[in-house]
Amino acid sequence: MAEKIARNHQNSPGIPGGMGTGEKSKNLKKAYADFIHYLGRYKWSILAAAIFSVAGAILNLIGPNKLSEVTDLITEGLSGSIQLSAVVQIASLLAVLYAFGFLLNYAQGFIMATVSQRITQNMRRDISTKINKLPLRYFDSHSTGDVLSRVTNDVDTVGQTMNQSFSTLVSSLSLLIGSVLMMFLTNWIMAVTGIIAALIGFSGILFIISKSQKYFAEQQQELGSLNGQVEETYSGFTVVKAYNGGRKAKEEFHQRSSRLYACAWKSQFLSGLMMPFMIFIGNFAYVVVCIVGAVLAVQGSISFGTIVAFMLYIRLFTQPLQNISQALSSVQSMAASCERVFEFLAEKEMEDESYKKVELCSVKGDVIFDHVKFGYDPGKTIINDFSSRVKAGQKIAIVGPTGAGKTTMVNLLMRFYELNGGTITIDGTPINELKRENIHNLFGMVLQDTWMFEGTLRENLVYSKTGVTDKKLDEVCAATGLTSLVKRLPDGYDTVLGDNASLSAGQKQLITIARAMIEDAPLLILDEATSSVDTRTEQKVQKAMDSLTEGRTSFVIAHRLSTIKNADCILVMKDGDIIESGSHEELLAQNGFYAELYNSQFEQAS
Ligand SMILES: Nc1ncnc2c1ncn2[C@@H]1O[C@H](COP(=O)(O)OP(=O)(O)OP(=O)(O)O)[C@@H](O)[C@H]1O
Repeated sequence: MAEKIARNHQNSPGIPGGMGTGEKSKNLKKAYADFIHYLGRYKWSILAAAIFSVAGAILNLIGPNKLSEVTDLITEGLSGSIQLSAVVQIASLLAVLYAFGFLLNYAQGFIMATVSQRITQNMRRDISTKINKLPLRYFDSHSTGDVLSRVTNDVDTVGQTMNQSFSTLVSSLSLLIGSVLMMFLTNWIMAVTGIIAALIGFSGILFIISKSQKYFAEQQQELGSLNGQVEETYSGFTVVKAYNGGRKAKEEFHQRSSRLYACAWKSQFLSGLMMPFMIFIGNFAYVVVCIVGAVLAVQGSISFGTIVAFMLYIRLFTQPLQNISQALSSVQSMAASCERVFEFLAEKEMEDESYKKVELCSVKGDVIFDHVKFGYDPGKTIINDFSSRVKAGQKIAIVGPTGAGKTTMVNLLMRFYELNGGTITIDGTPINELKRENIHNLFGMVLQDTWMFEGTLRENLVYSKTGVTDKKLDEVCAATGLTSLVKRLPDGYDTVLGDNASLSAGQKQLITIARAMIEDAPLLILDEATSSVDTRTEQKVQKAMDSLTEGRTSFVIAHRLSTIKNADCILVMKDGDIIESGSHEELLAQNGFYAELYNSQFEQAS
């Protein structure tokens, strides 16, 4: 039960990918539109980069024309004297043009690298903000690995493609349009011949692109799914080993990896086909231009320089086609990634609570559950009609068989999920009138599943609390029996607990109890908080927890009924309802479900 709350905090393994594996890319148009909208802030920078790119392309296009002039001067010179000064003049102009073109491309590259990395950074930031705004319900059905894959793989794909493909697309389009214009201005027969030869091949490219798109989308989904499985297997590594689940995990990995291989192979193969295809088109067009050029030159309608210029124009025409087709294949994979990123960013968030003005700072701790009704899935009620009045400072134990709904009640109290009916009030204020953050501030929580993060012992103890002195830490550690551990650690409170394996489960649990003590919140939730400590330590911790719970309303979930005997009120839950309530003695006297549960544990212990 405690695991389930913790699981909710740490993102649960669930349906990998959140999308069916073979699911088609749903709304690519929307992904493109979302992406263009996302670029909004950087539109001026992108426009500047585009202008630089177009200007660079224009300078490149002037080249063949000038080279044609040089060639004609040289050809004429071969039969007489070469006009060297004219050749040098044109060559110098060409050198200046190409140098200027280089500077423009440099500026364009600088701008695009900055913009694409900024956009990638913004996407990561937005996803991270989004994670905090999503209801826990989302994480019940999406694997952590898939979310991670969106933050890393998908965002990286978007950044890389933007950086590499955008400038290629703009400059290639300019070169393409410019080269067509220049070809027609130079000689329309040669222009038509070259372009038709190249376009016959390009129609094949468009066919390949249309076929490969779906495989790019599948590839990103399968990658997310594989990440989900790897994350799941490694986070449960001990269980996998203990149950000899290695073979099954390996098989599943192999299956997912094979599916990824299959769609990645198809997408890569199809996009890989483009390059040889384009080289073929380029060479084919060269041959056609050479033949037609030779015929026209023999007829005397064009000069030798024009053939040279056309050889260059054909390169300036087919190379952009080649670049565009390559950029388009990257854009396809970017579109698939964008779709996954924006799909995540568009997930329904928890309600915006900024309008809520009610704030509880210091509370007495009266809690009332009034006809609470709840189900995780619509149509499947888990809590039927839960009512209970808890007075400030009381220690309430919630007991009952597995699946009775104990953890669910705690989830509802913390407003991790919204009620389907009824109300829960704290000091008379319904919790849905409070901001979630406010509610979480009122509670300290100790779960069975301890959560430690990479950092020092001090950071793990203090967590989000500020201004905690060493004296306070010493007191809390003494109360929780952690003093000897602190003394043994090489740097005391400042020892880095990077390797979780260096602490026992019990020690970790003591640290989380100490964390709740430092948090010093007016209400407490203890969910199987002492299940991992030995009986001697438990007595010590129990004492510490008694002092911790003193004067605070506390909710204790425990399977070991011996630990909650001193509770002011014990609520016995079964199938989402309270079936008995009262003190330990009262419930024993009733000789009902609780008495049966208690006696069965007592018998087991004796
Ligand atoms: N995230 C969830 N989505 C859908 N159903 C859930 C979810 N969490 C719990 N349930 C279901 O709700 C019911 C009550 O679960 P709950 O975790 O509250 O039981 P519990 O009394 O805490 O059990 P345990 O002592 O085993 O932890 C169970 O039938 C469980 O399958």
